[in-house]
Amino acid sequence: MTVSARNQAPEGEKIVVENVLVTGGAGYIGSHTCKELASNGLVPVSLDNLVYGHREFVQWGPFVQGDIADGRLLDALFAEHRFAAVIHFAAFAYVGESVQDPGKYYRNNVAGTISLLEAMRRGGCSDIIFSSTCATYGMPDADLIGEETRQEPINPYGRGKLMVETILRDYQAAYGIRHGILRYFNAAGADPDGAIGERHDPETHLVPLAIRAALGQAGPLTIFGSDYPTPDGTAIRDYIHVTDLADAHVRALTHLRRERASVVCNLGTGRGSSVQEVIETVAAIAGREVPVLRGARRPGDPPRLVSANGRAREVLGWVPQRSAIATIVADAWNWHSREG
Ligand SMILES: NC(=O)c1ccc[n+]([C@@H]2O[C@H](COP(=O)([O-])OP(=O)(O)OC[C@H]3O[C@@H](n4cnc5c(N)ncnc54)[C@H](O)[C@@H]3O)[C@@H](O)[C@H]2O)c1
Ligand SMILES: O=c1ccn([C@@H]2O[C@H](COP(=O)(O)OP(=O)(O)O[C@H]3O[C@H](CO)[C@@H](O)[C@H](O)[C@H]3O)[C@@H](O)[C@H]2O)c(=O)[nH]1
Repeated sequence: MTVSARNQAPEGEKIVVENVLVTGGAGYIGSHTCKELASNGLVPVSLDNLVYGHREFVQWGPFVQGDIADGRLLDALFAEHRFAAVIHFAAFAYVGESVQDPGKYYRNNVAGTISLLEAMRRGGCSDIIFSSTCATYGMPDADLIGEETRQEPINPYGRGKLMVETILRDYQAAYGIRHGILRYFNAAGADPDGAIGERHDPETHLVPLAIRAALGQAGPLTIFGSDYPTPDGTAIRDYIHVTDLADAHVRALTHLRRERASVVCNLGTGRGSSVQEVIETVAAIAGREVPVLRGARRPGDPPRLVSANGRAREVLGWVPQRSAIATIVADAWNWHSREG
């Protein structure tokens, strides 16, 4: 893939602008990735049914409202845009809901992905980047989770993501469709320019909930468990800035196209922050207290999930730039406090 083709081609050289289909491009991570694709000279075409997305987040490239299950729509899009590759974010991502209504999750996240892959076959597109998750590892006891750590998901959301990983391997073997499987740890933060940010409805993620509690836009934050075997008793996660995730997607696309080889990477920092540390960081940046309640552990939450990230560094040349917890919180704070 010719990254940065538009602005940096020498005079007289033919400029090739490549289109990339971004499913879920109106969502949180998808919209930030569209910005990064555009700044690398690529044209993201966002396909989103707006069940959870936001039309105003699509600011880079065309928007198409529709569903990945709609094969006819996909055929028309592949014919019109001749996509060089697909980045596939579209999915439901509420772990608790996936336990209550697994059919909804397997239909959208697994069957929907098969619909997309079949359209890629028909449309002659052979590169896909897939949003996987650390939830595929379940409750690992490793200090640092590597790509070879056993994947034993403990809920339908994680199991569906793992099924898609398996399907992608089978599609590569049978049909030559190459994949980049990116297992994100905890996405957080917002566009440093403040153009877009994190908006899930309902919101379940720690950083936005702590900020909204500090702003008085939501009730006190409930700390889910203070009796974990961790230094301060609260659970530890590996928070990764959404713009670092976006950068990794462009790098993974470049890798697929240049090396003609699939890749599987964890995307995390290798460092963990506890719930208590995140709350203290929010309070310091906001200059006000975060009101909290102490509650029970959330079922299914492991004490600690921290990624090894050597492979992403070596294979993609990826080095997180904005993922210090203070930078994540500062960018998220700027976005939320402006949103009002
Ligand atoms: N946020 C995280 O911490 C995190 C961590 C690991 C993995 N992930 C994965 O990353 C991806 C993006 O997550 P996000 O936080 O940006 O979520 P999000 O809900 O903000 O974005 C997902 C988008 O997909 C759209 N969508 C869902 N089903 C669709 C369908 N059938 N057809 C078309 N559009 C559809 C939604 O409207 C939404 O805009 C998801 O696949 C999620 O499972 C997220
Ligand atoms: O009100 C809250 C919300 C969260 N937490 C804790 O904060 C940490 C982070 O929680 P959250 O922001 O909800 O993220 P996770 O549950 O760690 O994220 C998982 O859930 C995502 C689904 O949205 C998956 O995609 C991710 O891969 C997976 O790490 C956990 O220890 C939670 O128990 C609280 O204490 N109080």
